[in-house]
Amino acid sequence: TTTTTSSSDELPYNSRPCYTSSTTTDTLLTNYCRPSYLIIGAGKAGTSSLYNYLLDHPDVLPAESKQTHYWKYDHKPNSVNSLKKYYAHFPRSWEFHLSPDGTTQKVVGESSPGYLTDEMAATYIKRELPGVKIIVVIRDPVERAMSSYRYNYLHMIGTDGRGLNGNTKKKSHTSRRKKRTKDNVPMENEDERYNHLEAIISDSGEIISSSATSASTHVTFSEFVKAEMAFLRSCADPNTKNIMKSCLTDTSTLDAQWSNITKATPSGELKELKTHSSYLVRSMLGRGFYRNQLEGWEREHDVKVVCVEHLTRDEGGAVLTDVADFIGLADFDFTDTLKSKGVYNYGRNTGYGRSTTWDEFERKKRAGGGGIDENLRAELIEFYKEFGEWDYFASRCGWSNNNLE
Ligand SMILES: Nc1ncnc2c1ncn2[C@@H]1O[C@H](COP(=O)(O)OS(=O)(=O)O)[C@@H](OP(=O)(O)O)[C@H]1O
Repeated sequence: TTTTTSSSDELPYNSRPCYTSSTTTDTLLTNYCRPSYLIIGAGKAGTSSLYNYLLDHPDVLPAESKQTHYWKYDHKPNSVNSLKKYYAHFPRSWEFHLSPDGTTQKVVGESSPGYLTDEMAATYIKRELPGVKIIVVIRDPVERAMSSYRYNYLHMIGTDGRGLNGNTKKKSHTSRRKKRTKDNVPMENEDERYNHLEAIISDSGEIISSSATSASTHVTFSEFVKAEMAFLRSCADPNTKNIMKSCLTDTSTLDAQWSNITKATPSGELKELKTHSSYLVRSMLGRGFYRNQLEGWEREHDVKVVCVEHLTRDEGGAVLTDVADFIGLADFDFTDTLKSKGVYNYGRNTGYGRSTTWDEFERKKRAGGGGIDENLRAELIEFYKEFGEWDYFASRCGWSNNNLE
């Protein structure tokens, strides 16, 4: 393994984000440029909005796409070749308008929500991108869990009333789409779906027997979170309430199960679900343990936490100015950005680059539908309180103790 950045190269890279022939001995990397900030999560907390809002700053360049996932899935070798593939997601040096001495005001960043849950990513990033600014968007964890349920589960199995046609996922879903009937109930692949459910709720036999036994039902939000609460409680030290980190987002059990399932279905489609969906659904509550997940990152990095609830069209400008300042950008007024750009990746208008106007967003929120049952919400808040996760951010972010709708 190799480290291509020397300590004199420390970020902020808004001065020297790019490798030039005089700043790297690895000629392979010449003209490739490093990100100055990473939005590392939380998934379904508003990362697409923040990423897109920041692009309005005149010194922020867009990456090839919002998320690369590099430090989560591909970080291990850190060979120059591998890093080059990562940097290939970003513009080359000429787009940064370097001055003759290699300095520039421009920056680029990316937003991969999976990094937050992966402590090893914090270490790898520290080694290769020392001084990179880490930004975390958090959201009322109960709302976040519901959003994840809709997106990573209902949407994936096609029972969210919209099917897969409306999403922006790439070709790999085409074959799944073909297998659906008009009303989006999977037919030929019922077995596949059973396995999918079993894999997701592996520690919760009661779910399988109580609801998922009928081919026409799906696991409800309530069933998912109740199973996960039981699982996480079983992982906690009864006295200190410390939860083993691995329990929050562990995928090892799943990995073992999925390898069997993939063997049983040579089509290979399930492999994709394994990476993109099942572990996310399995940790719907776990990923809301922000304080717990932040520990490792704050030990190694400069971290800024943003509450999505503060990113409103009226007051979000100040939040964005603060984030820009944290990255090291010049002053910029984001008031118009927020008004004109709306909300990205809104549930029924999914897509990292697709936005919903504020009027529509607020109208749909008022209309409700698919919201969380009041008693269940209260139970989940109590659960987060039990582990010291609710009170840590609730008042700062303005999370309501009551039902939001
Ligand atoms: N400014 C603002 N205020 C309130 N809520 C907001 C905001 N921006 C994004 N959102 C909601 O965040 C959800 C999408 O989050 P992400 O873009 O991080 O999702 S992803 O993990 O990248 O798929 C998605 O939640 P759901 O609509 O509940 O699914 C968005 O509606």
